[in-house]
Amino acid sequence: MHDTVRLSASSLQQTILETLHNYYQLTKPRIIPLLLITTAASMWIASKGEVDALLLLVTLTGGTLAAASAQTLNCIYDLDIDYAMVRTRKRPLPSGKVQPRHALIFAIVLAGLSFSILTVFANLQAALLAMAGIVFYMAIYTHILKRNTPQNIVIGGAAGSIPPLVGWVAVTGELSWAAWLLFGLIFLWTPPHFWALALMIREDYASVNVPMLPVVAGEEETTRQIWIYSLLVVPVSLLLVYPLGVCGAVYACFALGLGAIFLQKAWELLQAPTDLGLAKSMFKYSILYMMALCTGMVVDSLPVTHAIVRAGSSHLETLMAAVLNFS
Ligand code: HEM
Ligand SMILES: CC(C)=CCC/C(C)=C/CC/C(C)=C/COP(=O)(O)OP(=O)(O)O
Repeated sequence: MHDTVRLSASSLQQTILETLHNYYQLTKPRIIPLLLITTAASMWIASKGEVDALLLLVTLTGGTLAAASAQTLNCIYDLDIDYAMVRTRKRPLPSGKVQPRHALIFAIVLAGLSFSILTVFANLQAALLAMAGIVFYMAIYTHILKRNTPQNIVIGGAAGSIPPLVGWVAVTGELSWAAWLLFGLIFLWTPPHFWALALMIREDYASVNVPMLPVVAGEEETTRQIWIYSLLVVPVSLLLVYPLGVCGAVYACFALGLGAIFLQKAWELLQAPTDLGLAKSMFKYSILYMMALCTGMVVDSLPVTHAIVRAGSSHLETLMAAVLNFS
């Protein structure tokens, strides 16, 4: 008797854990941390390094819920192609672990929670922007563009560029040039990020007639486009330093160093468009690049960094003066 009760309690526990895991997988959780990192970096710059911890927490929570809702809706809409592609067929919907009806309710609840949290604890503008992100990702990218044009991820990339706008508006209540520049930076970064991956999985997309650039235009044209967007990403990343002046010398070092490697990887890929090892390296580096660049923004904005830079430059001035006097 006791054994039967223990057995059914443990199988109930297992079912609950499996269900939670399935719903978690619906949200494509591996992508969300980088979306949050861009939001956090934007908040740090907007608050000049003195971000309110509670505001940061609620904005990242609201952002997580909005992104999770968007990804769940995308999983519902793309069920047919996710079922046909090797990479995606084990997702919770195509594998039958979650019913589309339940996924829809889940997505609506997530969006509702996101909107409420952002409205109550941040502001209405931030909540509306997060909802605009969901609508753009679903209506413009997933519905209109994804299956119809190789420019799908260029225009659709705007959805993934919204999180820093949410962060900025949560802090300041308005959108400045710097916020739009962060938007533009992620917008321009998305094609090299995604097309490098698409070079590796183009057979999958071809098999379901999704016209990703490598499927439609081939490897050479794709690597040429990756190179062009990479050439834009690096100078745009530096506009935060000049003329906008919202980031300083420490960030400039991050942007130059990381940007040089970004360009090197894109150049190597341009020289060998069919080398999937190089494509993989470019894709992985694109993620590391954005993480490290955002880290650079945060470090640069901290008051302690400003103090160190000021102390360093005044020592340098003293040293220079001493050298000049001596000579
Ligand atoms: C339209 C724009 C974008 C498209 C189409 C796209 C597409 C993809 C795809 C298909 C994957 C592989 C995921 C998988 O196999 O499940 C991926 C991975 C990833 N994406 Fe993007 N992406 C876009 C924008 C972004 C943005 C804006 C970010 C964050 C700022 C981002 C962050 C990531 C990360 C971190 C991964 C790696 C996940 C892992 O570790 O497997 N992506 N992306
Ligand atoms: C503010 C807010 C809520 C923004 C939402 C932004 C968002 C969810 C961006 C994600 C972009 C992304 C990873 C697309 C994956 O493409 P795909 O779905 O075509 O990939 P797949 O081939 O793996 O299904």
